Amino acid sequence: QLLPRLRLLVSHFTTHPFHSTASVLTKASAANMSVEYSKELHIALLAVQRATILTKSVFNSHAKGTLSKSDTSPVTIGDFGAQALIIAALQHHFPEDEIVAEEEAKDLNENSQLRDLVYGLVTDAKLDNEDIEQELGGGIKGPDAMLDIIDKGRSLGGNKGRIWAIDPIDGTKGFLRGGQYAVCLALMVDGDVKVGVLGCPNLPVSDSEPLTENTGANATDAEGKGVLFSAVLGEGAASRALGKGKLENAHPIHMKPVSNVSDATFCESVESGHSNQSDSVQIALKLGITKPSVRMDSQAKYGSIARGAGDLYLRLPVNKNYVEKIWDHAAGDLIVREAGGEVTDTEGRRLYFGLGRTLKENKGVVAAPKEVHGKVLQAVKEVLNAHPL
Ligand SMILES: Nc1ncnc2c1ncn2[C@@H]1O[C@H](COP(=O)(O)O)[C@@H](O)[C@H]1OP(=O)(O)O
Ligand SMILES: [Mg+2]
Ligand SMILES: [Mg+2]
Ligand SMILES: [Mg+2]
Repeated sequence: QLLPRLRLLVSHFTTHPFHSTASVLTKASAANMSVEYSKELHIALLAVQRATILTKSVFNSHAKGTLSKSDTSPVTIGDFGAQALIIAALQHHFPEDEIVAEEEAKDLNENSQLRDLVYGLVTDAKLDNEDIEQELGGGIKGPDAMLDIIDKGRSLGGNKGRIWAIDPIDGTKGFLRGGQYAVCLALMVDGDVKVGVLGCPNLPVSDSEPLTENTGANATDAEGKGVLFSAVLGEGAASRALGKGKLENAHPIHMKPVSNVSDATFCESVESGHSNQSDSVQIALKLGITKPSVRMDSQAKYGSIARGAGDLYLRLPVNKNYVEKIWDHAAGDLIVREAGGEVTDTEGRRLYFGLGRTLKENKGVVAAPKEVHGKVLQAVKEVLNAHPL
């Protein structure tokens, strides 16, 4: 009983594990207990927090420097800048680790104006505590160094060793629309997710605020908003206000117990091209759910159900060719599981992150409190099997 409690205390209830928890750490080492991944968690939280300073500045500006990638999905100067800042912090502390990140520097290589715009954002995005800024290694030396850093995220992934997965802006379409988005970072070791952090600048700080459709102008990037979710495998999940310097105090989060699945609130994508919204209506009908779905962009959905603001997250394939990317799910999957939830694909398999940059063996996502997951999955299978893609 004591070990998990102590670990939780060390990982989640400290603003600075290297200083303020010295006495707890001493007790842990005196009892020969390991405090695994506390440094990784601490750096990941700060790196995500710093990246959101950049993404918020882009969110609030009219010119978001949007390009269309080869798969026609959008990327903005915010995505490039946030990726550069996160990788720089990781390289400072964990230079041997591999990194799988969504974006690549190619478009900036070919466009020096855009490159300089991104570099300007990167140099402006500083935590408001100089010591902590220095702890992340300070700034990036120049625009060319920044391009190299962005391309450090090209690892092929796999099930060997330490690999970080980064989605610098998840839900770019939501980000452009003024909706929800998330800055996502996870550490995998031998294919297993050990640490997950989600920065959600447009979600309310309070875990008890009801979930609302947050797709439009109401998701303003106002002061006093924003939450950081985190989890370490075996140590629970937590949330804290998203700040600008020293980490705020965290508290544990849990899925809301659902005794009757018909009372559940489910979340799904805003974009009908990302998740099948007519299948979700059929599934809700089978489960007796009468509340309309809450549509929300990004991994903010995983964070929202992990803290009990919603209950279920369904991601239902729209075509048979799309393969999900590891950076779109690694952090959220761990946070929901550590909050007492179960996450599988639509066929009931756990999401497996050790196969490369994609979740090749998985189709869609079904995330629910443990006690109702089986029932939800059954309804999902019945609806999807009725009309194979
Ligand atoms: N056909 C698709 N099916 C599922 N997800 C998709 C599809 N196309 C893009 N995505 C991804 O969905 C994620 C956003 O999901 P959500 O709708 O939950 O906000 C993005 O990371 C986006 O990837 P990309 O980064 O390539 O745009
Ligand atoms: Mg994404
Ligand atoms: Mg992205
Ligand atoms: Mg994208």
